[in-house]
Amino acid sequence: MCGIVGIVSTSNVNQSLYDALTVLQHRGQDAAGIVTFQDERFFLRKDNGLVRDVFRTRHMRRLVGNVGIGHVRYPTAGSSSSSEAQPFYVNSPYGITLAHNGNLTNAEDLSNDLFRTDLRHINTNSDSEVLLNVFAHELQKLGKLDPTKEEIFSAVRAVHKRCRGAYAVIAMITGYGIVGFRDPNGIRPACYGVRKTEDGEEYMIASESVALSAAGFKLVRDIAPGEAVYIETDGTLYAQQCAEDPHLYPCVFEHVYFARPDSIIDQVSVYKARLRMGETLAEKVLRERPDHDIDVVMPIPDTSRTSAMQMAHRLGVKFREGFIKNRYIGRTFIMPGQKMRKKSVRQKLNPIDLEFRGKNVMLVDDSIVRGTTCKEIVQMARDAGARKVYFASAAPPVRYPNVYGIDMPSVNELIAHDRSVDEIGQLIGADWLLYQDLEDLITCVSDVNPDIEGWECSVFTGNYITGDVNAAYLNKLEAARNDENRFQAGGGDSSDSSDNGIIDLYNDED
Ligand SMILES: O=P(O)(O)OC[C@H]1O[C@H](OP(=O)(O)OP(=O)(O)O)[C@H](O)[C@@H]1O
Ligand SMILES: NC(=O)CC[C@H](N)C(=O)O
Ligand SMILES: [Mg+2]
Repeated sequence: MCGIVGIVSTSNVNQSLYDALTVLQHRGQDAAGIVTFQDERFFLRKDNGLVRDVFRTRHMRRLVGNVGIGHVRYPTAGSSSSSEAQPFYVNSPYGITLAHNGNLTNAEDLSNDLFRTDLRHINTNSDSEVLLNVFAHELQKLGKLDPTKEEIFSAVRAVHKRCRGAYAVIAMITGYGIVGFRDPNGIRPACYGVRKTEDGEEYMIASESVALSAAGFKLVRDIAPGEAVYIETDGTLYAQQCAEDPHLYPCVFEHVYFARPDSIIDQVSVYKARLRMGETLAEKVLRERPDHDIDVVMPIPDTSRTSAMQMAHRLGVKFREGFIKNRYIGRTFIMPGQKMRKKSVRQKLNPIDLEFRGKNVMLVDDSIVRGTTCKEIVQMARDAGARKVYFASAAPPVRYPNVYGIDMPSVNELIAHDRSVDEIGQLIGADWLLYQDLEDLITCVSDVNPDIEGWECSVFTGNYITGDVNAAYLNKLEAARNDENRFQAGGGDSSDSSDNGIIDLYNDED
């Protein structure tokens, strides 16, 4: 799940982009990039690493200009090489750069078409480079020296016709402005906001509303599925629906795990959704074991805090912080490679023994995916002296791969795949394992926005709403991206493949 941002400002935009990326860091820890333009030239800095490590003062000084876009990356295609960090650049037409959150499900076909029919060369395995070239080709076809808003919207219309899968995109066209758009199902989030200054109005497009509010922008609204919002360099904004048959099916996993709780996505407050998830979990406890013997409810920090708190409240039992999170370790689920993820759980979470001794503890996590976290945590709770260790997941069992921008490519890596809840409970060593029901999860995020027709829930159901995901595609994805093959291919992990980028087209430089 990457984070994207674009700003049209009345003064230098570099610091606001940097700040926004820092606020979106939870969406991608692998690489970060910013591109700005001034006097018809782009200025780009991108590399592997966290925002604070990628941009030094010397880079920031050179990122000049009032318009720019930025990206934090969590790869779902290609490798973790710095050459696949975003934004991507293409020189023709006009000079376009692009930042993408999501995943195209027909990237391979598109890549072939781009080469054979459109005579374009793709230099990486990133689906985002493909997306940029489709957009560029469609704009070029119109053959205009000065593109108008109609031409830009028409190119987005053509992107919707050719691309399948999930994409929230911000592209910057040299000398003209930035355009943000969402796929026709609105799977990945994007919104925009305005900031009033003495010199005029400034606009920001971003993955999550928290990036806007943190920088003093007021949320105007979400970009609708299929819609494009084009902001010219002078701050004039145009919006147009560019899809023939748009429907809003946002990704429910944003509310479970990805988004920050202080964001509002498609009018739904992530925080409120997580509170409700805690409540429905508590109700399930009361349904299944009305005479339960839970002494204390504990979150597995960070994301499950909100749900665990509300679950304890609803059950009327103590809420305690039994695990303390090392604030210098990032999110473990979005780390590349199982070895690194496993090691990080222990580095990240440490128990306070006295909260466990002799107690029946209910540990709450937002989700169980590979089971890396819960296996370690249950053992840690036992070692700390817990009498019984119960475990609750605020999401239903994750049984199917994700193809829309979450890196869960391989069914065999999912602990719940082909296993019953009892089997999973035994595997993680819990005395009782409880999962949220899917209907309850849907209730937690519904009733706010009538435009939401349904939710993208494929990791729980195996139903892929774009209708183009078949067994052959999933097998290919699994073969290319399961942990083992990815690392054998040599391009998978930014932590151990620091050489990958330096002979690519994009050469890293300090
Ligand atoms: O079953 P697993 O494969 O371990 O994945 C699920 C865990 O990973 C995530 O935590 P993460 O550390 O990424 O982020 P957080 O600090 O926001 O909870 C999520 O919140 C679960 O704790
Ligand atoms: N998580 C994402 O949104 C990834 C974007 C894109 N598919 C990449 O791998 O860079
Ligand atoms: Mg977690």
